[in-house]
Amino acid sequence: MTETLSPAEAGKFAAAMASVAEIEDGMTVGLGTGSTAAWMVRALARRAREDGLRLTCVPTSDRTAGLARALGLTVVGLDEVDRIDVTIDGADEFDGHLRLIKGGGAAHLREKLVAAASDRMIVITDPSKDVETLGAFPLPIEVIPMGWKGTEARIRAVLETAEVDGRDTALRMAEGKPVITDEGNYVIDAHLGRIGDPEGLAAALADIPGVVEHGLFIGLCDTVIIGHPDGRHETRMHDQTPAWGDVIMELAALLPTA
Ligand SMILES: O=C[C@H](O)[C@H](O)[C@H](O)COP(=O)(O)O
Repeated sequence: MTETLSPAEAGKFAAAMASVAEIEDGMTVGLGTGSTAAWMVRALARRAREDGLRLTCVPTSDRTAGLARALGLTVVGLDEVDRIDVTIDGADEFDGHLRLIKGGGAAHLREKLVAAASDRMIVITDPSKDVETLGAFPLPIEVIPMGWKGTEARIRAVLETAEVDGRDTALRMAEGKPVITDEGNYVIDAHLGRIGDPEGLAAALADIPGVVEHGLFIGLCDTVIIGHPDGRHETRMHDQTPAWGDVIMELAALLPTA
């Protein structure tokens, strides 16, 4: 399977396969959005079919909902469940503290709502999203369309005193029109280069009238699974050290076979 994929897609696939191994019968599962999450939805649907898992799925976008339904998964809205066992989603960047930038696909508002309702959030990625400092990926900020220019000016004012290297902002466009999110809003991308104080910036952006949600995910992600093109995967937890299960697997692989 993986030999037909590009290295990045093969890594995403490996991470997706590893993540769905954690799903058990009867779980309520949050389904992320994006190309990595799409691999996970396909893998989850296959697991559910082959292993007879009864799952309830809460999607984070209309795109994901359509894919999940087409593959036979049971899809419900966030308000139809009391809690979510685990959400599996992609990310645009993650750092050593498992802080994330999300929203490259303009889905971060629903993604954050679903992650916040989940007992656990697993992020699946290829190695390219692993960064020392967040910020090379432009930070998506979802804003109300009404008065968006004033909101952008307030965002720029906040960035003036923020610990960042760049301060350019731009309304996200596609085919000459503003991108509209699933919740009917616009997205402003902030080109920051480096975010020195993600917590401080997250709090300041959340305070701006007109900002609905920004793409900084702090304190939400519990585990990152990084898939490699050769099919291996590694797991990062909050303490930045590899999970013991992975260390044992790595050591076992070094032992001579009988
Ligand atoms: O809005 C989109 C989401 O936050 C995605 O999870 C993120 O952009 C990563 O997408 P991909 O897996 O396609 O790189």
